[in-house]
Amino acid sequence: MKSIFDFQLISKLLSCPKFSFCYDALHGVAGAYAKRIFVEELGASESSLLNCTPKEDFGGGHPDPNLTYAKELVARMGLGKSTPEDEPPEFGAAADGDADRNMILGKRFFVTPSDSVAIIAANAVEAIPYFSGGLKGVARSMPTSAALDVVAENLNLKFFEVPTGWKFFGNLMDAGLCSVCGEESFGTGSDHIREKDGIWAVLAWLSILAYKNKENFSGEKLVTVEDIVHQHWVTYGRHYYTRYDYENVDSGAAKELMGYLVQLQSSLSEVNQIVKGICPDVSNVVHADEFEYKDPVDGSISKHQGIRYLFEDGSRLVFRLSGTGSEGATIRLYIEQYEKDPAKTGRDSQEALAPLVEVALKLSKMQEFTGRSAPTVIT
Ligand SMILES: O=P(O)(O)OC[C@H]1O[C@H](O)[C@H](O)[C@@H](O)[C@@H]1O
Repeated sequence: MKSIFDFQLISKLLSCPKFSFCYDALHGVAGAYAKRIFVEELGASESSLLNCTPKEDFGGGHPDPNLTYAKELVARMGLGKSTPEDEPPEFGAAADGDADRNMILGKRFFVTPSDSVAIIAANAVEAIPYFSGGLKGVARSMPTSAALDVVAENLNLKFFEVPTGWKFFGNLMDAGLCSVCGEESFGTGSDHIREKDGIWAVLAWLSILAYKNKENFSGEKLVTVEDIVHQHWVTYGRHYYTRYDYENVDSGAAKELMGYLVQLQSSLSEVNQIVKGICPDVSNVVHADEFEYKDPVDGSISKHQGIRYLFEDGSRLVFRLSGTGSEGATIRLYIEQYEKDPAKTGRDSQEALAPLVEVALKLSKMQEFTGRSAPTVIT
């Protein structure tokens, strides 16, 4: 890590009185690394660490770094239902049980994993010494938002869209085609190893914060996580994004829903008629398919990697069956809308996406097939 990041600059940030940090290892293995790296090497205070003693049962919690399960951190960052007693820290992060995934938060602010990888890629060359010679390429999984695509296009970087599953990134990194990659499922990584790395992602964000505040440590106000994300949206546009998970759905019903959506794809005019009937303001579906990937390294072909409906204005609906759900089937619905106008990038995400959500649920007949009127988890 010392050879990848500028530890001196990160230490300056961590010792700045205006900066505060909270890291939640959710009692997973990240705790051991957090103590050594954030506290002993970089000088963060011991009180920055939350749940950093690894426990065999994760202290009875579910070590998943998201807004639902990282409850203590979410509350401390001012994103919970009640207002915290103390002013929330400037920067917060969490890891999962084996520390390969991460969640990034600002004060009262959630950074989507899709935005996180795009922002790391956009700032990597300037803020992270390991990348100072340039990026070999960037990659995202198919359901991850297209925020990274816009960065790649603007910075003229090689770009890859791969199926869900880290092995596809591994192939690209082994072949020297990719430096930074990420997934909507909270995995982010680089080619320093061929896995996702939750500690690396936090150091990458600390590096960006330190770089942006380099000339500003003694200034009135530090550049915050929220400032960095808002500035990114102004430069590249914003991909409003949400994921609906329907867990433990009857497997037969889930298959039928997916079959129905594939069959519907044979007639775009019929799809558009249905879409306009649900919400006349939503733009036209211009392409619909099942995602298929030919690996550029070993030539292997992966079929049936998720059902996509692509809209004229860059919006997308993606339906996938989870490969990791434990009971019945888990249907994941990913909803995304691109907004280029800087004046419109600051809206509430669920509110901005409401028309598209309605289209997704009615078009797929979600309730009819699954019997569910609401998803189990919304991210
Ligand atoms: O299939 P899902 O439940 O959506 O899970 C998808 C995730 O599964 C594993 O954790 C893989 O390591 C990840 O790379 C992938 O994103």
